[in-house]
Amino acid sequence: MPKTLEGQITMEKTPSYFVTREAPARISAMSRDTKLIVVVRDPVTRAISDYTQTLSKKPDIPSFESLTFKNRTTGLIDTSWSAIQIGIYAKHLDNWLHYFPMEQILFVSGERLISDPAGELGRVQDFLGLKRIITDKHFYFNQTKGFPCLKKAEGSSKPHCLGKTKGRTHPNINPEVVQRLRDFYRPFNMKFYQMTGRFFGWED
Ligand SMILES: Nc1ncnc2c1ncn2[C@@H]1O[C@H](COP(=O)(O)OS(=O)(=O)O)[C@@H](OP(=O)(O)O)[C@H]1O
Repeated sequence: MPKTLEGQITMEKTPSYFVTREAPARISAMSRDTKLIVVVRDPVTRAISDYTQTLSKKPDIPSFESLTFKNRTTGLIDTSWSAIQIGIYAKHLDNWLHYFPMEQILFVSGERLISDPAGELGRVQDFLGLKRIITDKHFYFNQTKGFPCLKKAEGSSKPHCLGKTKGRTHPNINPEVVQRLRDFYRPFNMKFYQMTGRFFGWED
């Protein structure tokens, strides 16, 4: 990590940190004051999104349904499949809490980031001790993209949406499989709400 001067914030983004066993100890050894920000979304949608991304690179992979189950008849879920494993947020968080207090970790709601980007970024700015500079005025909803976009990209006067790899259409998944996954994640989600003190509203 580069040296950080007084008044500067150095940021680094690697999605896999949150689920990497060795990451908390290593980051804590580097700096115990590090603030951690994690974007989480409904683990079921997350798994489907993860699968969609893999499918875009390897169109020949088995169906979502067949990867989900160890045994389709008993409904036993394959928790070793990374798309499923990553969404067990309570388990991953537990690992981080051995090294960092909850006050140093901010969980951003992926759903709110889409429905209210300025509100969610307000929380991020507060957490980092920054003035709320990014507000509603910076975003507009792009109907074609189906997502919020920036009115002006940094250093430009033009609007900016995220690229084609963000916001892909997900394949239709058998509703029974989705329900089975909802049932699987429910207790882990409840535990996660308890640990974070925030209700993310992922059950229906
Ligand atoms: N503003 C805006 N525009 C487009 N997409 C948005 C936006 N805000 C959040 N999202 C959601 O971001 C999801 C992809 O982010 P990831 O973190 O999975 O990307 S990656 O891991 O870095 O590839 C992506 O997931 P998918 O819809 O499954 O593609 C989006 O739902």
